[in-house]
Amino acid sequence: MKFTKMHGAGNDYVYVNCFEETLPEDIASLAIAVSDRHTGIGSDGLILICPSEKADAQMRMFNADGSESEMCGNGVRCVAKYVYDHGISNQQTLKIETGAGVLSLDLELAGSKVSQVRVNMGKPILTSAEIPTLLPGDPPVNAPLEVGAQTLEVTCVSMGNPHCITFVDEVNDHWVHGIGPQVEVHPMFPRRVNAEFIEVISPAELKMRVWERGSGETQACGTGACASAVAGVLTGRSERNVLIHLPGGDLRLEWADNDEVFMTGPAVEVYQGIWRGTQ
Ligand SMILES: N[C@H](CCC[C@H](N)C(=O)O)C(=O)O
Repeated sequence: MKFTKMHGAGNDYVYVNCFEETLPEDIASLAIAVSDRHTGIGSDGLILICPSEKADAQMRMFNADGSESEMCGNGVRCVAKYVYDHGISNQQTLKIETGAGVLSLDLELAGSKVSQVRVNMGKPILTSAEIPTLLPGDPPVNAPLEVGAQTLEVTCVSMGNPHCITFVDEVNDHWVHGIGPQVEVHPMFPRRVNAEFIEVISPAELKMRVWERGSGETQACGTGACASAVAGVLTGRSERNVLIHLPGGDLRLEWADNDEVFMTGPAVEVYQGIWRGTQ
């Protein structure tokens, strides 16, 4: 199976072009195997670039534990780069079908290749039943969440996939590795959740680390950055335009007046290879 390794702000996935490749039936097992950083290719998960009836391509995304997610912000930028750079479409505005609907993406080129992508990520989902969370509020804003002996104040937002945002004084390993895994599987989140920890540098600048559902800490999370930008506005901490610093790079976010969230960030192709499985 041919594959391409790509990343967006250090959030790295194995990409397979399903216009050409045929996959085994058990995609969850394939995602677990390729993602392993010792015995596999090494990635935060597996992303399939598939034909679509209503867009230039369809994205399907699997976490490193094999679970399928509805959406992936860094992934969809890389899918757009792949679609353009590999000649699936020659348009500089693309439509990609995701679990969060058909998204529109504007490509920025460096020479003949895509370097940055601006994505219309659509409107955030702010009703607790749809996020989904059992916490009260549509959406829950500064809601108490008991984790061990601590009570966090969390704000929940879905960008197609669920996010739980906690603003903290200092983003450190205690939050990401100590609290993150407990938030991920907290009974208040029936489909589990991605946990973001945010330090406010200024109303226009946030620092973020994430514990992702199904993959653990990653260098960046595009949907998490969108959800955090929305949470910053909902809690009165930040402006509708913010720059978010993540361990793997920066993402620019705007929650526009028409309620749509726009994310701009890099997309990088690292290498191509052939996966031989367990041969
Ligand atoms: N890193 C991705 C999100 C993956 C989310 C996934 N862990 C989930 O289960 O929802 C992003 O850039 O948006």
